[in-house]
Amino acid sequence: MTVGKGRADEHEKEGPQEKAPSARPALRLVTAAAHDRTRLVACLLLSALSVGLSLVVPRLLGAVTDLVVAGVRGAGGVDLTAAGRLLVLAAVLVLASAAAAWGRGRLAQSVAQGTAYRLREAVSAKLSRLPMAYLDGRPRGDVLSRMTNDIENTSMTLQQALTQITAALLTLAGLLAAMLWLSPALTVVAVGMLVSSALVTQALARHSRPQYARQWDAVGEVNAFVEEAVTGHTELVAGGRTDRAGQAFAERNRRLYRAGLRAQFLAGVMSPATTFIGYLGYVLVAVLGGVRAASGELSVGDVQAFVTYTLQLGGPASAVASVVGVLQSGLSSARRVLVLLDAPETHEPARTTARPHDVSGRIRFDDVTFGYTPDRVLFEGLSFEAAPGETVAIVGPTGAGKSTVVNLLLGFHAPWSGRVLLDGTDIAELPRDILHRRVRAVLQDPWLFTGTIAENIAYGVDHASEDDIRRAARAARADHFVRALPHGYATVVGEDGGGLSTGQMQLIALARVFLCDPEVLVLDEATSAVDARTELLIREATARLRRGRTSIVIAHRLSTVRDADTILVMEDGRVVERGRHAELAARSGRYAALHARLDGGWSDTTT
Ligand SMILES: Nc1ncnc2c1ncn2[C@@H]1O[C@H](COP(=O)(O)OP(=O)(O)OP(=O)(O)O)[C@@H](O)[C@H]1O
Repeated sequence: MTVGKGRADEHEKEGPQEKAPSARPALRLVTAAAHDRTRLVACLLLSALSVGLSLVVPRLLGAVTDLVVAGVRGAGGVDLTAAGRLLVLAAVLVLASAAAAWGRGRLAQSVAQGTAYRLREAVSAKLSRLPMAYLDGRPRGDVLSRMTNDIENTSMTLQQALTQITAALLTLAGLLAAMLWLSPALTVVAVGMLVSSALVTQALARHSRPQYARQWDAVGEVNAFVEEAVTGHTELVAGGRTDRAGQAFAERNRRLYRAGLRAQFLAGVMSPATTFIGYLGYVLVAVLGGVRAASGELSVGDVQAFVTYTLQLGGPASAVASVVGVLQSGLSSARRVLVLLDAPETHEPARTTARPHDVSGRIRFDDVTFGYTPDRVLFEGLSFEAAPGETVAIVGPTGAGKSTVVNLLLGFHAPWSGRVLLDGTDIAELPRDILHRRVRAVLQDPWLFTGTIAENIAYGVDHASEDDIRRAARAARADHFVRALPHGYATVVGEDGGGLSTGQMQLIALARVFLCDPEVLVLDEATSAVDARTELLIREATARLRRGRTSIVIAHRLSTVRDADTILVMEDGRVVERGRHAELAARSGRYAALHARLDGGWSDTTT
C-alpha cells in the first residue's frame, strides 16, 4: 500500500486531457529566452555581422580577378599593390567573420542554457504547487521526462535556432540579395536549380519513408522474435521446437534484408541525384555568366563572385531543411513543458493566513465525502476523531480506503464535502508547509534523497544541529547502525538507500520524525519483510514515537492494534466497526473475522 500512489493506467486509457499551452510554444520560448535580452540581441547582431562579412569576400576576390584581367588586357600590367591589399582585406574579413561566428555560438549557448535553467526552476516550483490529482493522472516518468529530456531538447533547439537557423536564413537572404544585385537573370537560373534539387529530394524522401517504416517494423519483428527465443530457450529445446523457430527466424530475417535493401537503395540515390543537379546548375551559371562577361554585361570578377554565391547557396538551404525536423521536435518538447507549467494549481491563497488555535494535535474527519474520480464515491459522510495523544489504528481489506484517509489527512487530496480538521482548523486553510510540519508521515516505502544520512534525517527541519540529529537517530534506534557505517552520518545514500536495507531506511525515516517532533504522526506500517532484529528496533522506535503524540496508523502489526485507543475497521470506504481490540475481538464481527483471517499475517501475532 502506498500513499498518494498514482492510478496512471486507468487514466491512460482515456489519455490525460492536455490543454494546449496558453500561447504558441515558439513565442513563449522566445519570451523566455528574451530574459537575456542583451545577449540575445548581441547574438543576432554577431550572426548578421558574420554572415555579412562572409558575403563580401567573394566580391573582393572578384575584384582581384578584375584587376588581373584589366592588367593582362592593358599595357600597365597587373596592379599588384591593389590586388595584394584586396587579398589582405579578404583574409581579415574571413577571420573577422569566423570570430563573429564563434562569439555568436558562445552567446547562443549561454542564452539556451540560461533559458533551460529558468525553465527547470519554473517546473520545479510548479511541481510543489500542483495538486496530487494532477500527478495521479499521469505516469511519474512522464512528468520527470518533461523536467529533464524535454527541457534539454528545448534548450538544444533554441541553441540551434540561434546559431544554425538564423545564420542559414541570413546567409540565404544575403546571398539572394547579392546575386540579384549582380544579375537577376542568372539568379533565376540558380534558384531554379536549387528548387528542382529540393523537389527531387522530397519526391525520393516520400518514397523512401514507407520503406524505412517497413524496415523498422521488420527490425521490431526480428527483435521480438530473438527476445522470445532467448528467454524461452529452455522450453524451445525441451519441446524440440528449435527447427520451427529457426525457420520462423529465417523468414523474418529475409523480410528485414529485403526492406533494408529497398530503403537503402532510395537513400543511396538521393545524394548523387542532388549533387548532379547542383553541378548542372553550376555549369549553367558558369556558361551563361561567361557569355555575359564576353558581351561585357558583367565583369569576369562579377561572374566569379556569382559562381561562388551559387555554390554557397546549397549550404544554408539544406541546413534549414535538415534543421526543420529538429525544430519540430524541440517545439513539441517546449509544448510539453509549457503544458505542465500552465496546469491549474492547488488553490493556495486561502491557506496563507490560518493558524490552528491550539496545538494539541486533535484530528477530526467531519462528514467527509470523497472520490478520486467524479463517477465513483469512495467515502460518504466519513467521520471519526483522534483525541490528542491517541492512537487510531485503521485496518481493513485491500481497497477499503485506508491510504485514502491518509491522503486526505496530508492534504494530498481535498474532500468533495465535509472537512478534515487539525485542532479545529480545516487543513484546507493551513499553509502546506505548516501542515506537513505538524503532521508527519512515515510511509511504507521510506523516501530518501541523494545526500548524507545526516541531511536525510534533517530533511524538513531548519537549522538542526549535529547533536539534534544524533539524538533523533538514537531515539529511532538508528544511531547504532549508522555509526557502524564507514562514513557514519556522512555516508551518502541515494533514492534506493545506497546499500541500506529497507528496515534501515525505515529507521532513518523514523529518526526524521523524531527530529521534527510533530503533533501528529501518520504511519503506514510496512509489510515488507525485515530481519527480526531490525523489526524489533522498528517496533520499539514506533512505539516511542507514538507516545504522547496523536497517531493515525494503517496497522499491520498486532501489537499496534492491541495498543490502539481506537481501531477503525474499514470496508469499501466505510467504517464498519470501531472500538478497542478486546471489545472488537470479542464481538465476532468484521474485526474478529479479519483478525482470524490475518492470524499469522499480522506480522507479530505471536507476541
Ligand atoms: N489515485 C487514485 N486514483 C483513483 N483511484 C484510486 C487512487 N488511489 C486509490 N484509488 C482507489 O480507491 C480505493 C481505495 O484505495 P486505498 O488505496 O485507499 O485502499 P487501501 O485500503 O489503502 O488498500 P491497500 O491496502 O490495497 O493499499 C481503491 O478502490 C483504489 O483502487
